[in-house]
Amino acid sequence: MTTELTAPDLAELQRRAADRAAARAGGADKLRGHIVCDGLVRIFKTDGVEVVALQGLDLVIDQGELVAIVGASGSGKSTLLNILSGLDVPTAGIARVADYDLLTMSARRRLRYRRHTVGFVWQQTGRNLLPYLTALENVELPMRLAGGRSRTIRARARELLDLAGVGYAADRRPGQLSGGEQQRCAVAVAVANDPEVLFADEPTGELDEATADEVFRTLRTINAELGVTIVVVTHDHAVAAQVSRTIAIRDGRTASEVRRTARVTGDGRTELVSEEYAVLDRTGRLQLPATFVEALSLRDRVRLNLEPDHVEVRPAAGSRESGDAR
Ligand SMILES: Nc1ncnc2c1ncn2[C@@H]1O[C@H](COP(=O)(O)OP(=O)(O)OP(=O)(O)O)[C@@H](O)[C@H]1O
Repeated sequence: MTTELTAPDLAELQRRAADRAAARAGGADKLRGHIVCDGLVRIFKTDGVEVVALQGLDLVIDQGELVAIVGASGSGKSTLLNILSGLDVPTAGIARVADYDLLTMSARRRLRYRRHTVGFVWQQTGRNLLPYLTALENVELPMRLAGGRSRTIRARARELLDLAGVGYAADRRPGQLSGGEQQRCAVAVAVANDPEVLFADEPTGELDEATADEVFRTLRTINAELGVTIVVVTHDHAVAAQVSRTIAIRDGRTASEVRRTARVTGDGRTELVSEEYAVLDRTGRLQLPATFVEALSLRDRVRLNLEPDHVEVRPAAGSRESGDAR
């Protein structure tokens, strides 16, 4: 699918994000694997019943990426986010963010990780901002708590509100801001102490489409200007139009992803190209998109044929007369 590019120029923002991230990481060769999950398993036990919320999830997100993780209710998004943000500990597998091993880190390191390495934006705006402080004071607060110098703090808070596109609302309290403005302030608050990774949990869940677009514009700008890795978790597949990579999870596993890149056409125009991939795990397992399964009524078992440059997946004999999923 291709769409002609309109401002803001995503290609330029992507390039700037990669440059900033490389500068933060100490060279482009160090960009890989800022967030790594390998065979991640989380089993909950309640009243003797086991629920496998994550069943061997694999995920690699590079430094400076802006990625969305999408999935239906119950697919494991919150479980994954709780683990990545250091609130919960997985049952098995590998989960690493920056230099932190999320399975084995001590309570002290966990606190440090949550205070300094990651920032959060939650869906409920009330969880992000203190109602009796102005937008500017809200952004200043985490820096004050970290013991920064007053003058530097004020200047940085103003700069961050400007970057978030809400500099004009610096002296207003959250109650005097729209939902979208509150979320854009929340992004400024979340990056105040310069975290390496920003996690946003359904940051636009309570907003209409136009307002949600503005919040994503802020996320793209913050990603490009600060080089911070951003992971947005949402149930809304339309988010694919807002980020460069969308990872879909299903039944606690990475199922597919959509990559969106900018390319220059023969006549000099820039256009965006979206490509959909299924994700192969380490053992070669692959989830077919639900739409493919339904379209060919695939069930129980399928026939596979290895061709020189692709694999054919066909309904098993008898389950359907014709059909071919390539
Ligand atoms: N603390 C818990 N105890 C028992 N089961 C849990 C717990 N947390 C999550 N689960 C189960 O794990 C599975 C994944 O849940 P999770 O909340 O991660 O999904 P989700 O994709 O975030 O859904 P939603 O969008 O509705 O929040 C579900 O079957 C859920 O019932």
